[in-house]
Amino acid sequence: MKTFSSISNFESDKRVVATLGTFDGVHIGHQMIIKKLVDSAKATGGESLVLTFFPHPRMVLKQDNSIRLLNTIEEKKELLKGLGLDNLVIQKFDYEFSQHTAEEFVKKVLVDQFNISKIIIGYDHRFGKNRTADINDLKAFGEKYGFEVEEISAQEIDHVSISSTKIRTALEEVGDMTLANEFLGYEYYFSGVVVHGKKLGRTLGFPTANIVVDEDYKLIPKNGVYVVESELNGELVKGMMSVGINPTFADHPYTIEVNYLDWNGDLYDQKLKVRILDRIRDELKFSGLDELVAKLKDDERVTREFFSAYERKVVPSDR
Ligand SMILES: Cc1cc2nc3c(=O)[nH]c(=O)nc-3n(C[C@H](O)[C@H](O)[C@H](O)COP(=O)(O)O)c2cc1C
Ligand SMILES: Nc1ncnc2c1ncn2[C@@H]1O[C@H](COP(=O)(O)OP(=O)(O)O)[C@@H](O)[C@H]1O
Repeated sequence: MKTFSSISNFESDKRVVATLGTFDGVHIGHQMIIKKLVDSAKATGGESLVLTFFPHPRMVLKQDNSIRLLNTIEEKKELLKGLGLDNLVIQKFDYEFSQHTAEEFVKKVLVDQFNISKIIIGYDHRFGKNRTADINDLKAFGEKYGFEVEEISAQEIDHVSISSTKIRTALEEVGDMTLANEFLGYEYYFSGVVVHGKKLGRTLGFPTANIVVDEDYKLIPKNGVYVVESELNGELVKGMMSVGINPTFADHPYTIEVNYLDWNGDLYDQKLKVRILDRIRDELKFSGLDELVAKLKDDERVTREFFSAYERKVVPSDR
C-alpha cells in the first residue's frame, strides 16, 4: 500500500476506484466498503484508493479537541493495508480545505488529481462546503465528468447497523469490549511506551508496566480493570490492565498499567501493543494494601478463567 500525505502528492498511471471518509475504527461496516473497493479495482484493472482526512473534521470545524478516536493514523494505515488497499491519501483537513464547494472538490480532486473511474459511497454521504451536496449531486457530477457512482444502500449499511460513534460510546461510557470487538471485527488495541512508575507494584507481588499511549487523541476505554494480551519479545502473554486514578492512593495520576501473568523481565522503554479483550470491573477504593492485593489475586483468577473459556470470534489485528 502506498501512502500519500496530501491529495496533490498522489500520482498513478492507472484509473482509480475511490472512496472517502474518516473510517475511524475501520470496523466491519468499513471493511465491507473497502472490500468492494479492492474487488472493483481488481476487476477493472485499476487501483483502489481511500481518501481520508486528518485531523478529524470535528476537531477542526467544531474545534472539539475532546473527541477521542478509535484509531491513530498509524493504526489506520496498518488496518487498511491488511485489507489489500492500494493507495491511502491522508489529506490535512483544515479550514481552507473545508471551503471547497462540492463541484470544486469533484473536479479538482476526484477527476483531475485522482482520475477516478468510479467512486463507491454510502447513500447518506454528504460532502463539499457545509456538506451541501449529496449522492444525487455526485451522480450528476459523475455523468458530467465521466465516472461511475456505486451507492452503498441503506439496507447494506443498516444491516450491519454499526457506527464508529456506537463503538466509541461503548468503550468510553461502558467499557463494553465484547460489543466493541464484535463491531470492529478485531480486538481493540493501543500502543505506547513503558515508563517508570512508583515501583510499588513489585512490592505487592504484581509489577505493572505503566504505558504512555502514543497519541493523546487515542481513545482508551472507561476507567476500570481489563483482560488484555500483548506480544512480549515475540511471545503471546496474557495480562490484566488497570486504567484510571487508582483511588486507593491519594492524588494518584491517571495511569494505564498492565500486569502480565507468568512473565518476568524488564519492559522499561519498550514499545508495547496491548489488545483489550474484556472488562472485569470498575476501579475500587480499598481500605489498605492487603485488601488491594486480595482483589488483585481475584482479578488474576478471573483473567485466567476468561482465557480458559475464550473462543476468538474476531481476528487479532496483526494476524
Ligand atoms: C489488575 C489491576 C487492578 C487494579 N485495581 C485497582 C483498584 O481497583 N484500585 C486501586 O486503587 N488501584 C488498583 N490497581 C493499581 C495498584 O493499586 C497499584 O497502584 C499499581 O499496581 C502500582 O503502580 P506502580 O506501577 O506505579 O508501582 C490495580 C492494578 C492492577 C494491575
Ligand atoms: N509480569 C510483569 N508484568 C509487568 N511488568 C513486569 C513484569 N515483570 C517484570 N516487570 C517489570 O517491572 C516493571 C513494573 O514494576 P513496578 O514495581 O510496578 O514499577 P513501576 O512503578 O516503575 O511500574 C515493568 O515496567 C517491567 O519492566
